[in-house]
Amino acid sequence: MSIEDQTTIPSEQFDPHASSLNGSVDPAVLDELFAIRGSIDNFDATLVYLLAERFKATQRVGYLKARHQLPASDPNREKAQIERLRRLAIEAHLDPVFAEKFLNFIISEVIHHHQVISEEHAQEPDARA
Ligand SMILES: O=C(O)C(=O)C[C@]1(C(=O)O)C=C[C@@H](O)C=C1
Repeated sequence: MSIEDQTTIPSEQFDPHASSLNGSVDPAVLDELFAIRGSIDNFDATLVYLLAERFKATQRVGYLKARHQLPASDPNREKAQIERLRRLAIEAHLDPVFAEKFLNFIISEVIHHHQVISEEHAQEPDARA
């Protein structure tokens, strides 16, 4: 099933106050927790949209690479990206080890997508087009 086929969950079904702590914690503490979680929910939504845009861009790279029979991965590019991201993470007070793991996780998914696109392209009758 492709990402596009999956049923979209209406955002109204999301309960921002869902918690295992309800009833067991001082309501004032819970209010403060929910206020902070409001920001976390906004960040998470932004991350999803950012990742979707990044994958749109890498999908274009995947089709370009498949059309021109280029390898799915580019280790020198990845090395430069990881070095840059580690520097940015340090500047931003984010754990550089986490930043590197996160980028590697995304890139490995992108490489998998590239390989799928390349296999599909190779099966097309006019693969040299
Ligand atoms: O820039 C590319 O060549 C890509 O395929 C994109 C990307 C990435 O996700 O940033 C993915 C795989 C490559 O090894 C390097 C970078």
